[in-house]
Amino acid sequence: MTQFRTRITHFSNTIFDGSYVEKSQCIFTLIALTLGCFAILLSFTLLLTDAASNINRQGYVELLEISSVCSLYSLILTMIGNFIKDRESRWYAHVCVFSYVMVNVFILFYIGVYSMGTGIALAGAPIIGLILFDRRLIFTSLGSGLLIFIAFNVFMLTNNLEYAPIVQNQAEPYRDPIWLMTMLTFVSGHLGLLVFIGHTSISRWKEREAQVTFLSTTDPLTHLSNRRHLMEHYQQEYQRAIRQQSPLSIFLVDLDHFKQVNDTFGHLSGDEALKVAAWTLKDTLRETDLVGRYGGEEFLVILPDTDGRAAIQVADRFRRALQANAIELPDGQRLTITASIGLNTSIPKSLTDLDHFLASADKALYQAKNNGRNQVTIAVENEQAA
Ligand SMILES: Nc1nc2c(ncn2[C@@H]2O[C@H](COP(=O)(O)OP(=O)(O)OP(=O)(O)O)[C@@H](O)[C@H]2O)c(=O)[nH]1
Repeated sequence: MTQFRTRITHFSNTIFDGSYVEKSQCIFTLIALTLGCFAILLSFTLLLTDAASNINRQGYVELLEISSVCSLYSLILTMIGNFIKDRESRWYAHVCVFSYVMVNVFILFYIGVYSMGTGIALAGAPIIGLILFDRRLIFTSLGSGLLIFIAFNVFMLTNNLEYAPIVQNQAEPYRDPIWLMTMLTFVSGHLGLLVFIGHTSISRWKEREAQVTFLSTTDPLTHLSNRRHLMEHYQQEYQRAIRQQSPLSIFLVDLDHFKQVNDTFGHLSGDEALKVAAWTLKDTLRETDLVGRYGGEEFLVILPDTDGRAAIQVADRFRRALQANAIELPDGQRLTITASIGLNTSIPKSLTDLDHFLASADKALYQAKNNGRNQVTIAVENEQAA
């Protein structure tokens, strides 16, 4: 099972990220297999149905020959791909895509162009092509395929070609279960590929979207929210607190003497210290609180539905935890870092105070630094509230 999954992953990686030659080879290996199986089914159909049934045996023999030749041709085309040095060769991709169109048009003509099979192939092939190849390449092949399709129509209308030569009653081929089986078997390969490509494209698209969201909202060093995401969240929480008239607390954390940490232990150790501070903050907070990197060695914590008293407890719990967790450096030395914290709390009234609320927390932080660092200071205007 694991091996099967690995093969599927390898196949999907090649079909999506491989070179033009590799992508074409993948598709043509599938076509060779599908047509091979289709030819086997046709042989059984010929063996097991009697001459009296509604199928045209001569038409079936021709279809069997065409499918076998096309299967062999697909296999040869796949093998030729191995000898092509330019892996992004456009002419090889052109030959493959055009061959794909031709193979389909021919077989569908034998089965009956006005069938569900044609619908699936016509709708599916361009979608698969546009996902995997270049637009120009697909539009040229699609154009030539449609021209051939129209040519077949003209020949049929002028009675130069027989419509759906594999059935006796061409006006109502769908009344024949063997015809239906033949069409469904031919279509199943296209349908399978269409579902596979669709499913993989959507999964990849979702994965990329999640990645982009992660990268645009996360600080790469600490994996906390970055400043942009943090400020968005701050504004949302501020608005919510105004609406619900609930308390909102924030605190700004600045690591003490961080320049000295960098100068003494090196920048990598400084980075390590930043990560430890980030994890300690995360550990201290609730699920609903948000912490992010506000600047170089500064963090902002947003505590919704939290009054000053509770916020001081959280801030001080973090301050003590940080001081207690000495960081083990790669050379065995132990580094203790401390932080100064400026806190503000309020039941906000108006969005116009948003910046002022944060600026007051910043002032309180400045005060904490001036008072000797490694402490929590509350913004003057809210000392009573806390
Ligand atoms: N290693 C590392 N250092 C950083 C990063 N971002 C900012 N810094 C450093 O943090 C230091 C901040 O120094 P200062 O603003 O002078 O403050 P301080 O030395 O912490 O002193 P006080 O804040 O007054 O306690 C600078 O040396 C920056 O280079 C980072 O991502 N990694």
